[in-house]
Amino acid sequence: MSETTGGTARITESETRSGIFAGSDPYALARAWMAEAEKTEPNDPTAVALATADAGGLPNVRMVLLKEVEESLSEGGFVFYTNFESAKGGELAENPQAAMVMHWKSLRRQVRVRGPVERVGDAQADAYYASRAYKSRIGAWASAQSRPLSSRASLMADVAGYAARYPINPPRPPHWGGFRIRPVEMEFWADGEFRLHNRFRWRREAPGALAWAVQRLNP
Ligand SMILES: Cc1cc2nc3c(=O)[nH]c(=O)nc-3n(C[C@H](O)[C@H](O)[C@H](O)COP(=O)(O)O)c2cc1C
Ligand code: PXP
Repeated sequence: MSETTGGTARITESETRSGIFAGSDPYALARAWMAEAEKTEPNDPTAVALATADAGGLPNVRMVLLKEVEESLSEGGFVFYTNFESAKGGELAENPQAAMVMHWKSLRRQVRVRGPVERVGDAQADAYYASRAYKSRIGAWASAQSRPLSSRASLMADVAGYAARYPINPPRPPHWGGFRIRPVEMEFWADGEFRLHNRFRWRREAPGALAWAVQRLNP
């Protein structure tokens, strides 16, 4: 058992990690793996399957694009953007916890993250919204995401209506913004021969603690 200090976060681990698993900051490790995936994946290297559950505990899952792995040694988060009134938005309002997994076929690796979820601040969400394509910004106004739609034509009429209302610089809709998953657990997985994969789980040493305990897991 060894103890090291990764920035402000202490790490306890049973085995020294090397190669693609090395490092004392799990956010930096996730960013490094994503940077590799950007070179090898044909499209959407930041796509994640995002799992939520409603108040009754029934799980739901869908893809979203991860837009930020925040720069922090100990208190970072995984950020995505969506409609607060969507199915996932409702589930996160009832039960603000989520899990996500990134899987890159080209690298044969996956990263898993679990934790409580909070909304991203207005300034950060405004900045991200402003960076999107104009038509995507208008689409966020027009789409009542996850609710029934009578026809494609009615959606396109709403798109035209919002484009006429906001010919330039649409403000961020009040129903659209970001969520941040604050990990209490992360897992880095890489494919091994004959299913003898390599897995390292990073877990907070105690609820609310900054320190991580890193453990190699059986495949
Ligand atoms: C690769 C990919 C990326 C996606 N990214 C997002 C996203 O970042 N935000 C979003 O709201 N929907 C995104 N979607 C659409 C969602 O998968 C989903 O259809 C939508 O958010 C409604 O989900 P819900 O009804 O569970 O709320 C993406 C779909 C795919 C296939
Ligand atoms: N909202 C929806 C409905 C999406 O489908 C996506 C990506 O597919 C996004 C948001 C996030 O991506 P972007 O901000 O790049 O449009």
